[in-house]
Amino acid sequence: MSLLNPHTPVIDLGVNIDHVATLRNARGTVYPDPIQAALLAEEAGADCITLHLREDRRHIRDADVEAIRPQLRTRMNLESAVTNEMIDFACRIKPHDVCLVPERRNEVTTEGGLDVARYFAEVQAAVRQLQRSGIRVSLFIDPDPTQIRAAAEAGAPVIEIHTGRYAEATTESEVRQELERVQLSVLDGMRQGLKVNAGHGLHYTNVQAIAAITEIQELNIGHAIVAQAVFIGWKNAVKEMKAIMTAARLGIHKK
Ligand SMILES: CC(=O)[C@@H](O)[C@H](O)COP(=O)(O)O
Ligand SMILES: NCC(=O)COP(=O)(O)O
Repeated sequence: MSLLNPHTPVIDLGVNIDHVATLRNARGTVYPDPIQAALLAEEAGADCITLHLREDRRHIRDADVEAIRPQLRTRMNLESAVTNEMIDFACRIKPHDVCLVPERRNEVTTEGGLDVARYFAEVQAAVRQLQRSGIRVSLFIDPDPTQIRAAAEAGAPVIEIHTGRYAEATTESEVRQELERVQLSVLDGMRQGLKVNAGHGLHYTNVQAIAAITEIQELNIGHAIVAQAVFIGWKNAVKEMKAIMTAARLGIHKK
């Protein structure tokens, strides 16, 4: 990545639009429109649009994914559970990337990473099926050496490190410890030849230390951007997040 070319992003931002759909679905209206959110996020500097078609369709719906796919100018990163229904859907839609994630109906949000080591055969079959459709596959995993090794063995070229525990850490030592786990995992993934992304629970005041890890290529961030948009507008919220990430990567310490 060259710092000489101002158009080359130093770290990519994938804007997750799930919770735009959450807001829409709360009232059964047609607004706010996730498609409009995706297109405006691209205009504001998003390098990719991430969306999670959950099995319970609590936010993004099939029709959203179908409508957004041909309109994107960047990349679509579709988050998907490892089920036949979802993998077949993804193979039909053909997003650029599919990120395989664990899913539990009763969870408020994705509580941990995919247990690739335990469900190795199912994950490997899903990776192969998606790859046959020309889709790049990412595995959303905890910062854990066992999972990283299993992800590489399953044939996925990309991993996304789940940063939820880092984001939820409350004491200084806990934050330091969780950050260290992420840092070590990123290096581990790199050594195994994987593209390493990260995300979950990142917001405007905790993203800096993660964005500063030079080997991370992309951060996927959603809930915090939707929340900030309430106060400063959607495009400004995307721009602000991207600026914070870029500054952190370049070592510029903002007051
Ligand atoms: C897998 C993941 O981390 C994203 O899908 C994101 O968290 C979206 O929000 P929900 O977990 O609330 O669906
Ligand atoms: N994969 C993580 C993601 O897409 C965004 O998670 P969050 O920022 O909504 O917690």
